[in-house]
Amino acid sequence: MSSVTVTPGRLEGTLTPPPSKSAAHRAILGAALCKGISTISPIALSDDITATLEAIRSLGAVATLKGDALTVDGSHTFSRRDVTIDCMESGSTLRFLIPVAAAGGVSAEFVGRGRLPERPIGIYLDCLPPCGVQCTTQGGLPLHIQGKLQPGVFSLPGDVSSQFITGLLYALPLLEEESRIVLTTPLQSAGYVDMTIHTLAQFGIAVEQLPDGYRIPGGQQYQPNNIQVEADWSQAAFFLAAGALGGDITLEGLLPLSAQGDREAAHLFTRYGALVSWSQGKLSCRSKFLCHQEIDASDIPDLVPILAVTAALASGETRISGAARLRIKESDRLATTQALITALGGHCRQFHDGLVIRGIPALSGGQVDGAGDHRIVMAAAIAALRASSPVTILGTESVNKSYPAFFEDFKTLGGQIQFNP
Ligand SMILES: O=C(O)C1=C[C@@H](OP(=O)(O)O)[C@@H](O)[C@H](O)C1
Ligand SMILES: C=C(OP(=O)(O)O)C(=O)O
Repeated sequence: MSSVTVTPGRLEGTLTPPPSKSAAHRAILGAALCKGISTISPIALSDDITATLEAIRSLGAVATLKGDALTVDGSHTFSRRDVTIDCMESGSTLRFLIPVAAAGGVSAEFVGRGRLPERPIGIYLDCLPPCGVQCTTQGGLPLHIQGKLQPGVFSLPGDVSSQFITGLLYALPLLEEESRIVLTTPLQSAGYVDMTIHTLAQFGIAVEQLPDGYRIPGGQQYQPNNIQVEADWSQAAFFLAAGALGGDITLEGLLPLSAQGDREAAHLFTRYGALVSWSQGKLSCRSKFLCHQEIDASDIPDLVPILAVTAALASGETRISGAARLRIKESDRLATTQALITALGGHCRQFHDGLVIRGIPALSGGQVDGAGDHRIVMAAAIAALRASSPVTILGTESVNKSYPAFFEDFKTLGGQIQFNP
């Protein structure tokens, strides 16, 4: 297990965050379903993106990365009829690929690591067997599927993971007849489904949003395209917080009208009281006196750790709600965010679907367990900037899941870190 020690200080400067992990997953999968060649750039490899790349290769797609430009030929996708798909620790890869492999009638064994085998897949175990897909599992991974997915009505909750809806939206257009998705509870993480619908349209796939779900015409063909991947708002939020917490940060490559739900970060840091502004396509965030706020995290789950760290240093009491789903991510993120803040002398209480954080002027130094969760490690590094003495973070290798260059970027902006052997 690797660790780093962060010296308190401030970050300053200009950075382009990595390409959006969620957008890259979607572009790679869409390209793999085209009978032809698509290009996707820029691509930044992380463990999660590698998992999706290897998954489409397992199905027979040809994916070639030259520098940061990816070429994908989906002409032979589904040519392999009996495959193993290693999703590593990527929930997106797992939930997106299960129905897609089933739509291709592929016999597939899904495996994973870390916490992925325990993260929910029961929704598929309920809705796929009635539509032609035998699922064999002890409850999690490994999962074996067999049989060709048939069109039908897929009823599922919208507040367990939006990834199940995304996976079905990718798969159902490939079937001969029309299908429906009916949501039995209100959709959360809605921005991610917006991203899915936006990317599907880039590949010529149309889905209709209905009051209670989606209508997906069958017999559609994915059309090759050349996709530009915008910067990642979820990763940008860590450095926006560094700006709000005493620094002066300018970020390039972000789209203000992005389909990414985490674009809300710009608004949330403004509401905290930071000076957030756009100029010539660049987003700047500078420190000001920060004040508490009420945050509904229903559509922005990945922002919670860094929003909570910001609240730990904002005056008053901040309540973050709508976050029950954080308990089924790479860690129980409500518990591990609370542990991160309290390990540094902050005040944080958790309740069933959120956190209450009371701000203080400065955190203490100490040691934080990264809990094997990339977003906890990155949030801890930002929290350490405002500690009274150095902070050691354990398990920093988990940043490889989504942002391998995080600590290099942290140093580029003036962060002082020591990599511990
Ligand atoms: O579809 C996606 O790209 C994602 C959806 C979100 O999950 P939930 O929909 O389960 O909240 C988010 O936490 C994850 O990092 C990426
Ligand atoms: C939960 C995350 O991703 P995934 O669900 O794809 O594992 C994340 O990136 O925080």
